[in-house]
Amino acid sequence: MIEVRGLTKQYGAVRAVDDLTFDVEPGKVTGFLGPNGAGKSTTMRMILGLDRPTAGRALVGGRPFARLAEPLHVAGALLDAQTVHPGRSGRDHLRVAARTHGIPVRRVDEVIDSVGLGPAARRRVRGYSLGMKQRLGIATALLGDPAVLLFDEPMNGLDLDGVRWIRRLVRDLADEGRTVLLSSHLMSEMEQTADHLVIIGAGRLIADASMQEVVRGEGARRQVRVRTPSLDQLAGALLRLGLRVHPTDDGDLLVEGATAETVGDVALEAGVAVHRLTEEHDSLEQVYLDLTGDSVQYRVSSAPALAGQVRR
Ligand SMILES: Nc1ncnc2c1ncn2[C@@H]1O[C@H](COP(=O)(O)OP(=O)(O)OP(=O)(O)O)[C@@H](O)[C@H]1O
Repeated sequence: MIEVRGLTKQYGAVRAVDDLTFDVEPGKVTGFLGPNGAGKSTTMRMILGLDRPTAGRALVGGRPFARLAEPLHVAGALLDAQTVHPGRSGRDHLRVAARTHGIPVRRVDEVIDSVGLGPAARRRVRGYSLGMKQRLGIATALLGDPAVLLFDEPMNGLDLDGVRWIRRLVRDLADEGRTVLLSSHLMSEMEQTADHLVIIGAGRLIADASMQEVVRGEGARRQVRVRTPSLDQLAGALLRLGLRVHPTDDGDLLVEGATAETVGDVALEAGVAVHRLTEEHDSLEQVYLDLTGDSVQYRVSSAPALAGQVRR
């Protein structure tokens, strides 16, 4: 579990993180989203004790990370895959990390296997692709078998196979009961992977809610697509109920803000045949753009009681 309370970071005139409060719970993949410069990396660095907060605190497993006796056993992180010594092999990098943290060296070969680094592990990091460096960074994070994992843009530089591998990995880690905080700019990936979302903008909390609540919750736009041979008749019946309808180029009717149930019932009452009836929701990408767009009036939620809400 990660607990963030009133976390704030001021860099000169820039307030990079502004009174953030949220929890990252075990057994879930929590997506951490925000536009460039929103403060995600700064928040992760403060959680890991790499930056000192100007105010507030972050606890990992109930304690500040910097005060943990065996930090790699509690939390593992991939922040910047480029920071590995280029002259060492991946395997040596992991062996050094294992030795300095009291982790048995046999664990090194286990994590090499689990991230699929295989024979490349014996080559110098200098020759690694970005994707291989990402795998090595993830191997380092997993080394201490920690209950908490933070991954900052782990899909960067990975090919489709790599992206699918990360998706499975974070799912498995969460299913094992671990706490997983994952930042990514790939909205479609996030939509498939995360169970919960923490969205920030300009250092402030915009949403702290389940994926369902964000994309399908109150305030989310939804519409029903209906196909009928009696389009005018159904449109008329829906309009009489005060619903907004739009015909599409391919001959369907879009009904705004309605459920499939309502549209089906209206069609039945009007004696109109229905050949297709589908509820459509905004994609995470659309919701995210709405939430973080310049026009959005950011409203700050610092009280834990407001968790589970999406501020639109
Ligand atoms: N060491 C620093 N000194 C001064 N300003 C900093 C420092 N680190 C970050 N900032 C500023 O703090 C703000 C938040 O940056 P941060 O890197 O945390 O955002 P981010 O959400 O991770 O962005 P990105 O998605 O681009 O990685 C930005 O305005 C950035 O310029």
